[in-house]
Amino acid sequence: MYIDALALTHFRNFEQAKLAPGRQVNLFIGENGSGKTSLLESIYCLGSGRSFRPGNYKQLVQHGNQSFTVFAKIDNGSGRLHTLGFQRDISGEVKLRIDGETSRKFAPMAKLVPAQLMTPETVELVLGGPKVRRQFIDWGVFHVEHSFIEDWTRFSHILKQRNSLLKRKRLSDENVYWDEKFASYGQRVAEQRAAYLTSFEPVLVERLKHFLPQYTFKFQLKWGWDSALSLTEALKQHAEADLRYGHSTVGPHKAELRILANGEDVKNVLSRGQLKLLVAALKVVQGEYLTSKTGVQCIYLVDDITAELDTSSQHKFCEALLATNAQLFVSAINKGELPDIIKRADTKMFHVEHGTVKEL
Ligand SMILES: Nc1ncnc2c1ncn2[C@@H]1O[C@H](COP(=O)(O)OP(=O)(O)OP(=O)(O)O)[C@@H](O)[C@H]1O
Repeated sequence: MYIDALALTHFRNFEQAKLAPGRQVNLFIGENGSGKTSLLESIYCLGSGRSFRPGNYKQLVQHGNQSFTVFAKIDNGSGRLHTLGFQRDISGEVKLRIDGETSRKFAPMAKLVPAQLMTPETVELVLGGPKVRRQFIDWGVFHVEHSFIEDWTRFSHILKQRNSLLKRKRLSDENVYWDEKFASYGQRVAEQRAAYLTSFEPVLVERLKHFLPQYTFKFQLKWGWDSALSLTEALKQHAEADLRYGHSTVGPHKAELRILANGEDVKNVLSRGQLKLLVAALKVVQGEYLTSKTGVQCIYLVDDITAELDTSSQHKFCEALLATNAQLFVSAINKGELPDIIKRADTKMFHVEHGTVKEL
């Protein structure tokens, strides 16, 4: 998909901003604090409904205002045009419009804007806790099979209900009801993740040989319980522990994706720069895989390519990004710091300064 127009109102330090991105590389150039990351963040919001930065949604609203709006015109890649409007006010109320119609759910908008984000913090994908890696897998499953979001959302709701019952530390008929639901939706979530990884892993392992040829990678999905058992059986086995701890000790919310290089956890084998390259490669290849499965192109939002990557890694990463033919949004303090390969004849350059953005 491509974003052909983007307009922001009262978003971070932007009072009003409008731009018409190109369909290949778009560079946001500006000094610290000018608003480059905020532009990437506004696009990310369309695909995920939230920011990638810490803090809450209120901080997205420009100081002194009540709400922000992000508006975009997009082409889904096969010539179908859509208009998207995302508004959120400081009380948390969200208004979504797709093609002029109000949407109560966020998923229809997320489906239209598959965005892969790379920032200096994305290295948390390998250094952080299991939640980040579950999100990585879930992004892939959702964009290949949209119905996944229904099972995932139902499961998250059931998990909350079941945990609040377990907190009471006594059993009733209600527990039986929620256990059945938990087992049924939890099993579905886990199976969809496993099916995705079974098909994605060989592609990923093969592509990683190009990025980090000195290592052999392996990806292991732990389901969140002993996957030789059904979740119903696992719940029975852990019933006592669940009651004792007052929460669900097994289930897909405990899943973990282990990433191994030459048989060991990548964290213990790769240098920080290599981990950064690995994470960048994971994102690029996940986008390529999406396109190979569905024909849909994702967009890539890249904040600060140069952070901790050496020249050869930057080149490899940019080369791979460009080879996807996807629409790229890249931020940098100055043009000179970017690898030459990304400054092509069709690259669109935007100067960002004090909450304004101007095409150069
Ligand atoms: N809600 C808000 N209202 C007004 N200004 C804000 C708000 N939130 C953040 N800002 C300001 O917006 C500015 C732009 O921040 P942003 O992170 O987008 O800059 P940047 O160009 O990416 O900077 P850097 O190069 O340092 O990463 C900052 O000066 C920040 O203080």
